[in-house]
Amino acid sequence: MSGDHPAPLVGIVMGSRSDWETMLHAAEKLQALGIPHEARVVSAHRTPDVLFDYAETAASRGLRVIIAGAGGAAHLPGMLAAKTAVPILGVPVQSKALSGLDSLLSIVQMPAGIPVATFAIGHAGAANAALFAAAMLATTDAAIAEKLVAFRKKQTDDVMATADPRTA
Ligand SMILES: Nc1c(C(=O)O)ncn1[C@@H]1O[C@H](COP(=O)(O)O)[C@@H](O)[C@H]1O
Repeated sequence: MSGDHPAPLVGIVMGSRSDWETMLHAAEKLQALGIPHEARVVSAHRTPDVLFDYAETAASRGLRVIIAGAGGAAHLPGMLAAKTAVPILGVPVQSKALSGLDSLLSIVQMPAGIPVATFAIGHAGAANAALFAAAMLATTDAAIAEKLVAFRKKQTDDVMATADPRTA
């Protein structure tokens, strides 16, 4: 975001444009909660210099958390974590060849010392990474905390309103 938009607190990055179909679920949640964010394609493999620059400038640009999605040999989240102390939330994108198990294992098995918080494969993981980012920000931001509580309440109300599976 730029211009009149507030500085982003959350960075959403992904290894390829093809990951957007998954990562938009993170963006949608942040949008719904009114959390300023940005979205970028950054690849450890295809644009390594851009990755280094993104990681090295993240904290000074005001990013408080980065959600990183990648598929297959998903090195992006781990390499970001190696280059910044901003918390990295990793989202394994569902790959065609191995259904995302490759992505999951590439992200989750970090060596001790360089943590990446790893979420579920695919859309649910992207959405939950955004909600987790919101929960992190909510520890120091009362307005975000309020929005998160309201989101959870609405979710509960929506489930309860349709709790009888026999109704249409
Ligand atoms: N895993 C990575 C990285 C990385 O980890 O840096 N860069 C691209 N990719 C992944 O390659 C897959 C296929 O990409 P294409 O669809 O562009 O061929 C994507 O899921 C992407 O995240």
